[in-house]
Amino acid sequence: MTAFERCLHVSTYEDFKNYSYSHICVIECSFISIFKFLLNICRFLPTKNNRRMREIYQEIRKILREIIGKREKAIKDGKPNNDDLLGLLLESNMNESKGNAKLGLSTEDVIEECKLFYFAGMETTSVLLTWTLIVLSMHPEWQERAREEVLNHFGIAKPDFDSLSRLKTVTMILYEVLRLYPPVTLMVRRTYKEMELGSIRYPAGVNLLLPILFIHHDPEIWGKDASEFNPARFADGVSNATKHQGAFFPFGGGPRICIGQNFALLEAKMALCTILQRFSFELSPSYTHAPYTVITLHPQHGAQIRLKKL
Ligand code: HEM
Repeated sequence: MTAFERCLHVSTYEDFKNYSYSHICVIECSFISIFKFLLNICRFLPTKNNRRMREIYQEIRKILREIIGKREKAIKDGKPNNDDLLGLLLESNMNESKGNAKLGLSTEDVIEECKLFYFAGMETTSVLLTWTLIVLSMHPEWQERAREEVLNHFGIAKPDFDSLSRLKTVTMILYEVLRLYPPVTLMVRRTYKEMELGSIRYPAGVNLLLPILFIHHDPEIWGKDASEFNPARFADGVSNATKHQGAFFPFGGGPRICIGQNFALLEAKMALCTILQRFSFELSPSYTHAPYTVITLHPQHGAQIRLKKL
């Protein structure tokens, strides 16, 4: 999580602490609120949860506005910090707009970008890593194979970017985890004009639900062992894992495909390698396998894992 936040825009520990805490709170409150909305309870009533959500919403905007203000001042003072996403965004925006506020992104736009990247990128990657540790605890033979590969490549040294992309077994494992436990379980698309899909004609404005989780588990697509953990199915890459092209889409697809997919895989590989280099792990007897969805797919009762130093 810290790595992700550092790459995005949180430069100091204090910023990180306040921002991270507020974000988690607003996400939790949002979930409660979304479900209430679905149950036809109006989100705009002055309920305790709605009031708290609005407070946190304002708090996040205040924190972000301060971070952005500091960064803009630093750029104006000739001390830009462009080794993270926010720095790059602000610098390119200032160059584009050349002081004309009507051109480029407004501060509100930048705040929304920060929120989107944080929400889209933090939770998803964290649950991917969580499921990977759970599944590798359930399948010690794959854990051992992954460790062997990592130790062969890096020993106990820090993994480097180029070698991470050459890890075959680790990549197969992450794909298989993304197939069985996709952090985002469904996507929605809306027809913007009348169109034919397959043999069905849809008018404009129809919402189509793409159930990633169900498609990833469909035995007609993946074979009889569809619900089993078998990273070997990805041995020849994603396109050869099944003859149904497009059936593996944990990051969505088309023009709006996840912009952070490479970053997420890199981050997950880095974290997994670091753990495999130092620890072996197994499930604690208190672990109960219960995947459930609250926007992302979580282990309902947590992931109790016992780490043993190597
Ligand atoms: C395992 C990790 C991740 C998963 C499974 C995931 C999955 C997804 C999915 C399914 C979508 C919707 C794509 C579509 O509509 O076709 C999406 C969109 C998006 N993701 Fe990710 N994501 C992950 C990590 C990240 C990270 C690390 C970032 C940022 C660094 C990120 C940023 C975004 C953004 C900004 C969008 C919206 C793109 C748009 O609408 O144009 N994601 N992601």
